[in-house]
Amino acid sequence: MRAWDTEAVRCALRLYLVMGSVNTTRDPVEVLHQAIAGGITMFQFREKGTGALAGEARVALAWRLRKVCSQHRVPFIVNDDMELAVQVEADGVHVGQGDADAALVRARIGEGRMLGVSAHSALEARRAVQAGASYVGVGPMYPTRSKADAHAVLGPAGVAELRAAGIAVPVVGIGGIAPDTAAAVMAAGADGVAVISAIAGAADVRAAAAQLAAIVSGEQA
Ligand SMILES: Cc1ncc(COP(=O)(O)OP(=O)(O)O)c(N)n1
Ligand SMILES: Cc1nc(C(=O)O)sc1CCOP(=O)(O)O
Ligand SMILES: [Mg+2]
Repeated sequence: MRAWDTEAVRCALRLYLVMGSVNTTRDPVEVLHQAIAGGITMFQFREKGTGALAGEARVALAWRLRKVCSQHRVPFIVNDDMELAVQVEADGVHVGQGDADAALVRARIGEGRMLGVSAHSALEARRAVQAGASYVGVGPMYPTRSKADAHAVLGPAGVAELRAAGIAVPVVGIGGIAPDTAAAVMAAGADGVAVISAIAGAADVRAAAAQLAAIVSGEQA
């Protein structure tokens, strides 16, 4: 299990696909292959919402997606479920303010994995870092239809607030991000953008990932 130092985490956050079976009408494994070909730098398995898989079917999909990420050396993160993350040898876990306590998750997954924590303020971000977070996810940047219980829209100012408060850990913006808004999230101080529908819902997944990859790397306006 490779250790995830700050700069490795920062690089991984660049273009972060978050997806579960409910976020696409296609085979999630094929969507992940296409997204990797387009240039995503990290993947999060987020199997939740109406129609989400459960039990053995959920674990089986997690393993299938985990193996694709391993083949391409793309970090694989499990959302919410630290036991599933350990079971499928994930590179990390992401938890929100309403999930398991970040310090407990850090203790369970060990120091060799990434721990992502959602934050909606500098105070929450500071507490997350103190609990052992490798990165913080800040959102929603814009209105989103992919998370029914999303907090009030923060906008890129939510990222700028953390940086102004001296939060230096890797930060990824999430929520409603699309090609016409990704640059603003980066300009506000994010190390990357996390998306569901802009890639998983695209007609051409590979092209959508490639376009966002070019934007976050500064190669395309
Ligand atoms: C990278 C990233 N940032 C934020 C979230 C949201 O996590 P959470 O607040 O726990 O909400 P759910 O995704 O669990 O509905 C995330 N998953 N990933
Ligand atoms: C998973 C998630 N977390 C959010 C947060 O605000 O913490 S918004 C969100 C959904 C992101 O999906 P899309 O890119 O389709 O808007
Ligand atoms: Mg959660």
